[in-house]
Amino acid sequence: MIRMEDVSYSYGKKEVLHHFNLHVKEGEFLTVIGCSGCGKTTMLKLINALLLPSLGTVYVQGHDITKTDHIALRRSIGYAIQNKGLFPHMTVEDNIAYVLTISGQKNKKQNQKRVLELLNLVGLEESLLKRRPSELSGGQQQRVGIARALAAKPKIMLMDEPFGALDEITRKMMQKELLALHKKLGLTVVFITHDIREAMKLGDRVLVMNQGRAVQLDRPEVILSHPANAFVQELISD
Ligand SMILES: Nc1ncnc2c1ncn2[C@@H]1O[C@H](COP(=O)(O)OP(=O)(O)OP(=O)(O)O)[C@@H](O)[C@H]1O
Repeated sequence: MIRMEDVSYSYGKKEVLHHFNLHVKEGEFLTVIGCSGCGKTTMLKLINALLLPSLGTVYVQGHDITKTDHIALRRSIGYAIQNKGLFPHMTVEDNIAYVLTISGQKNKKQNQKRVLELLNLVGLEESLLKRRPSELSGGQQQRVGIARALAAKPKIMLMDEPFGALDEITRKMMQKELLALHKKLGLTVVFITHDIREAMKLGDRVLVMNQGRAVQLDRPEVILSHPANAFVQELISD
């Protein structure tokens, strides 16, 4: 579903990803963890062509992203980020319907129906439709963000610390719901987190990054039993 081959990326002269390789299978849930500034978000943005590699190639569903239509590519990939992304001046309904409209679905009645389906999917009540993001709790905002990311029926979901700002109880609930959605919709998910417990709990595989390189990529139980080096050992010791 996603393949990065020998990818490097630089902001100006500063190289933040070094000869990076990654292969995410269809339907896989990959969690990504590493120190702040190690290149996680950069890696994610290279998948939906918000950034293009300085070196190497990124393939999404077998296609080199430099040779695909970037707008169409981004619409086919859900992107959910922490605390950002919702249009503050739009209602919940309009925030979600917006994605449907720009995806070419202009029938208002059908869109209203689809918005309701999506709200239902992420466990939100219909009564929230006319509220603006500032009138929602953090958890509800995050749910709207996920509903919006799912609106165009993507096969891939990129999630950048989506639950980072949530309290422990809401976070646990959202984790459970995301796992259920992943299963139900057969999504391929790449999920960045700062929380090693979250990474281990959600990931079919966990990618540990350090300073722009992949340090270890394996199933959670292997990371726990065979940490690749002292960095991973330190990360999992608690
Ligand atoms: N637009 C930019 N211009 C210049 N440098 C940038 C830019 N965006 C990110 N960087 C730098 O690139 C490095 C990697 O950033 P990135 O956001 O990918 O890290 P991250 O692992 O996602 O960090 P965090 O966990 O703190 O979100 C950091 O040193 C950051 O300062």
